[in-house]
Amino acid sequence: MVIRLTETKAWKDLESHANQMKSASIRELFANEGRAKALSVEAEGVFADFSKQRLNEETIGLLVTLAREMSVPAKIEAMFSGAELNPTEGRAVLHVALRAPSDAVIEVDGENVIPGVHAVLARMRDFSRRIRSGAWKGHTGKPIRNVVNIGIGGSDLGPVMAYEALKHFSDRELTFRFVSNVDATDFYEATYDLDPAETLFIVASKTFTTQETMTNAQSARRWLVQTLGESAVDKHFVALSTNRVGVEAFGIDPENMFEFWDWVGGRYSMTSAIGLSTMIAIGPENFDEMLGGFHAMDTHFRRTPLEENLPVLMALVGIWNTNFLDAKAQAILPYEQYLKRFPAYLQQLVMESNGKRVTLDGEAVDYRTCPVFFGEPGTNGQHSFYQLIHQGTEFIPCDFIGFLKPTHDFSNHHPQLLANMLAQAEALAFGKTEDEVREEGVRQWVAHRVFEGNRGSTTILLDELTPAALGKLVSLYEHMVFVQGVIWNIGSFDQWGVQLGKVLASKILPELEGAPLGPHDASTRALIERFRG
Ligand SMILES: O=P(O)(O)OC[C@H]1O[C@](O)(CO)[C@@H](O)[C@@H]1O
Repeated sequence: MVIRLTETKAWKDLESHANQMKSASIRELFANEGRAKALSVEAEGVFADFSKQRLNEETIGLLVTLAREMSVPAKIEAMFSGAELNPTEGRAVLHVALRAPSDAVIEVDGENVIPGVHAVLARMRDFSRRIRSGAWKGHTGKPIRNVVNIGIGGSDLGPVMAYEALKHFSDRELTFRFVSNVDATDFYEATYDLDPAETLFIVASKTFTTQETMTNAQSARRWLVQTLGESAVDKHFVALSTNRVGVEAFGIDPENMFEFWDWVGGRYSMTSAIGLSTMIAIGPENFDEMLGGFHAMDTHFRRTPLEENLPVLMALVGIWNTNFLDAKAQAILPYEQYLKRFPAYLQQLVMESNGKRVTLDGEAVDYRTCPVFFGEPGTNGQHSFYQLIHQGTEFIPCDFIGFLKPTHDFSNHHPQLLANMLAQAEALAFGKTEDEVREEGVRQWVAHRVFEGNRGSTTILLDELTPAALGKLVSLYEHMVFVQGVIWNIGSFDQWGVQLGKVLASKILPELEGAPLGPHDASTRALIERFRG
């Protein structure tokens, strides 16, 4: 039986509750001193304080009931059991299997996938060690010094985010570059100063058909071959893919292919073979620690009651802000420079997953789904868009992410960084009233100096940015996305919304190169003609 979200009892209860809470103020809610403790949860070393959100314990109770009514516990179990949770593509959703221990058993169509996962990991470890030690020689006998990952979407954003996040753990003797855009500038800038004889290209593509990646990979091949000759390809190209036939057709030796499977979604693939560049950068031991972090949060998610389940609570607070307090966007604000690509990574993870307007049954939803995710590392964001977050007309819930220990401990930088983070969350929640402005002696432009406050945020604190911590953080958001998709009853694991543009681009491409124009609207036709000159 199809459960309609807006017809559940919990949804209706939340609507009435929201009517009261819309007029509640976070200042008043804090009259309850126990609130900070009661609305904070710690799991696997990740501490999350939800007390600065505009909600109370009753809100959480109602949201948890909603999660139960929408069968979240059963869906969690279904995911870990290899059920077909991606029905529009006929696939299981098993990124959790990529970081499960070797003695785990997770079956897809009656076959345990874990031995295959660990066999690929073993090959990745061996290959990474050979690159890092210099044992793997390029075509001319020189060791590899440069690694260029070619991929886009999930085949780029996870690797580049993880490389930047864990740079402190990476082999600084090696240079890492990431090419994604079909704009030739991306390829040029990544390669113009590299020696082909010392360069390894990793072609990362689940399908091995993505236009941008194939174009960049062909350019990389020409770049290499024009200096070293055709026979150099074997020593300078490896592929990460599910498509063996496509890899062979490109001319990459299947021996140099690291496999993954169709039950790994592109945006959930950074712990699959797609993580090869990460493993080469930080070494197999650190990569294993990262997998351990993922697995710890996966296990917490699977085993913990909803009330204390961190990914579930993150998801529910997001639902509360989006569906009951009308938030249309959410800011991701890491106070950690190494997480500078984390907002970009989350943009794909969250919006490609839950940016959907029909339910799994194909009916238009009658509620809001995924908000716009965006962000910048602190404190840069403060000097950019925080003005709108504090005083604009939109309510933008924020996730502040900080680490207690700095990676680099120079003078008083870290206390300054964290002071800024805590201050922003405090200012958003409590604001500054007109009276408070006047008490400071201000007589002019008073209204401009007022902060209405009551703008909710979550503060997430971890001890230190280690590979394990990164794994926990990413897993936390992956499962948050999953729970929200279950509650909204949408297909979080397909991405039909990217298809139409791809198809139209393939029709326009020959037209830009001179083929007769097909049927287009007057605007597109005129723009094509302008390009053709
Ligand atoms: O790894 P592939 O198959 O090249 O796909 C790249 C990306 O393209 C998409 O299919 C659409 O943007 C993403 O989901 C995926 O991460």
